[in-house]
Amino acid sequence: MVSTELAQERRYVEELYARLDALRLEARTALERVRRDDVGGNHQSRSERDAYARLYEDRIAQLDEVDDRLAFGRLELSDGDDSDDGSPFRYIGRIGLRDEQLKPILLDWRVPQAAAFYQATAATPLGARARRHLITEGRVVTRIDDEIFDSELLVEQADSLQGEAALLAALTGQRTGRMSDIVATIQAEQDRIIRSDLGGVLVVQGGPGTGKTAVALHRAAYLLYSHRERLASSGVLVVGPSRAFLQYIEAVLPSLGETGVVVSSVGGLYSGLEAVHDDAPETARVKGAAEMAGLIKRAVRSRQRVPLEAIDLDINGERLTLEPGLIASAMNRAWETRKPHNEARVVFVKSALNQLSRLLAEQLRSHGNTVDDADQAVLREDLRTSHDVVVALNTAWLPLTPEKLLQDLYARPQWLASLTPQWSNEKRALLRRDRDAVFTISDVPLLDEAAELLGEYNAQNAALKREEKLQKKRDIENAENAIRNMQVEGLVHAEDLAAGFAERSVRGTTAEQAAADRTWTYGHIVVDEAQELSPMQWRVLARRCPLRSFTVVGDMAQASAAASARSWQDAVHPLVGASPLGERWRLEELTVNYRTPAQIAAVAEAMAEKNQLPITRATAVRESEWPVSTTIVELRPSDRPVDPEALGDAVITVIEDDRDIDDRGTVAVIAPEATVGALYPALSESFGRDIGLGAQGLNRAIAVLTAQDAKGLEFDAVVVVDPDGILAESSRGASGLYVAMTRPTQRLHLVRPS
Ligand SMILES: Nc1ncnc2c1ncn2[C@@H]1O[C@H](COP(=O)(O)OP(=O)(O)OP(=O)(O)O)[C@@H](O)[C@H]1O
Repeated sequence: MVSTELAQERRYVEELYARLDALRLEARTALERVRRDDVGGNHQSRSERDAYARLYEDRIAQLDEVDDRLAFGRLELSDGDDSDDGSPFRYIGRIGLRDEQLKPILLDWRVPQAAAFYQATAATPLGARARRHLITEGRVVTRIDDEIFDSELLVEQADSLQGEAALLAALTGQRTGRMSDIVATIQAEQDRIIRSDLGGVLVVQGGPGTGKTAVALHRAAYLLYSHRERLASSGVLVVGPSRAFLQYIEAVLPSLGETGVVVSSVGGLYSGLEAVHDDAPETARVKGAAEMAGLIKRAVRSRQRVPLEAIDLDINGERLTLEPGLIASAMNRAWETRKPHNEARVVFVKSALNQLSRLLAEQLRSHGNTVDDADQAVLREDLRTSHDVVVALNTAWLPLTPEKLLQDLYARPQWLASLTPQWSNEKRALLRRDRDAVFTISDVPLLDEAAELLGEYNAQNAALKREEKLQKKRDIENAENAIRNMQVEGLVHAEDLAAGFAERSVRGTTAEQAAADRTWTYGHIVVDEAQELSPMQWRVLARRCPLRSFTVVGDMAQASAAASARSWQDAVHPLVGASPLGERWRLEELTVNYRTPAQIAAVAEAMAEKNQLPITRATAVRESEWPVSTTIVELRPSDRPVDPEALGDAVITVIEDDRDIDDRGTVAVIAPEATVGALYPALSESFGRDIGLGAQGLNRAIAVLTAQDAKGLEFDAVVVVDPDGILAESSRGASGLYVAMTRPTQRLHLVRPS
């Protein structure tokens, strides 16, 4: 028997879905009409039609994405706080909906009026009398869960979790290998961070499983919604540690109705390259240090060289002497422009050729020839194409690509030595590599730094880019015309139109343009697992957001990268300089662990403390019914150092036992780097297509990973293989093992060689 209240909510939610379906149908019909309409052949009308079509496509995609859990809450307002229409109820959902009379029937979770749904407590009810969570299956409300803000409950309720039943249902649910949004159960401490101001650098520190990733992504969606005018045209960049991680989070923003965000791994921050492997820690530490910026600068500068002696040139049989002073003065002219190397080189060459042609003319005159203006132009051309002149000017100022600069730096020890007189030979040797070695994750910021100092290699490219920018401006004007002609009231939000629509012209969305352009500057950047970033990586991000509007989330205790900082003050230095906390950057903490059951968190924390890892303790919201299991594998002397195959059988048994408990959940096998490669074939013999290595494993029931790969991810069960091996291989103490042990949502198994 369904209670009257539940029946009422069912009816209300049915109406919301009916409205959603109607809007979807309207958008589909409008899209078909636009596609059918013959708009003629000129550029402007095509651009307009494409812009319309794209707008409707986006709208349809957005309406499709929000189908699941369209509405999840209701606020009952106190007397005197009624909504404009006199009703005491406000329904909260993934998007805002209005009925045919344009009366709001569902509030987008991001509007200010919805904040009370997340933040109200009995102590500070924020104008609400009660909060109701609507728990749905498909489109049907199956349960309602009420919290009454009654003054008598004040003491007990002030600190309690909101919507506890809904929250626990979300937390104990099986994991799929993809993160889902938490919009229905955002907690008050998380909501305050999500809705924090756009400006400045916001650092969010929290232990494992405290929802940092979830909060960062919801904040991106919130900021895009609330600051659409500013962010729609400049875009938001989300940076994560690895491809596997990006795959893990990829569904969250679309499910929140945001598709225009650029998502990149740290290895993908230099356009045209997706570095997936990193150097050994000692090399990564050298490459990541801030002093590399000075080295790259010196390397570029050393490619601008005044010759020590005069050079004899042969210009079509005429001998001419090129004095070092001429080169020096042309260089000064080029430096005065303050342009990057390749762009300033154009000025250098022009100035050198001008001076040389004057010299040549004088010399010819002194030999009794007449040289008029027309002859002067011919002389200039002769000089420009003369082999000797080309060699002399290139030797003085060579055009360079970032790739070539870095390859030379690594492959020419003498040149490196001349640029690093203070370095030891051992330190220099860490950078030594062949020219054809692939670039690593640590090379990415160096390439970007070099690109910044070198500028466009090819003058034509620079002109092309300028033309593209002009074309974009024209496209925006066209799209604005389309906006003026549009009659789609009620179908599309005015904010979407005003800011988002203009950019979605034939040249691609803001996100597509931003991702393809190294010099693009974003309106906001979200950095996840930010504790891992090196000073050089921070410099790349600082260049991408000159306004310094950042959300930086991470956990210092989980830092494992050799070049990463030891404190947030040091980490954000490249963004805010020496500004003290509270001036240009602020710090928030998350204190509740939503992922790991208490007994697993306790074991992980005890291990961290035993190994002097400074951790931020968080309160786990739940227990699980399974204690941490430990399997000891007796090794024969011949199996040492640990032979992965000797561990294989034990790991297989542990996985099989775990699958007996839950054969549909996700399992991660986390092992030392040296073990993973050998362990995987043994496991895949037993589990076949159910098992995958690295990022591929996220699509399978069982993933085999290193602690590094597992950063930021979570699984129903985790098997940590050879914990001491993981401990030993990390350059930052116990952080890798701490990451591994804090990935499970239900069960942790340790397999230890004896
Ligand atoms: N308010 C919430 N409601 C429901 N689930 C939540 C909530 N907050 C966090 N979670 C869930 O808790 C888990 C951990 O969250 P998340 O991955 O964001 O933590 P994290 O702090 O980034 O962890 P780590 O530092 O280990 O990467 C996720 O499954 C997330 O969906």
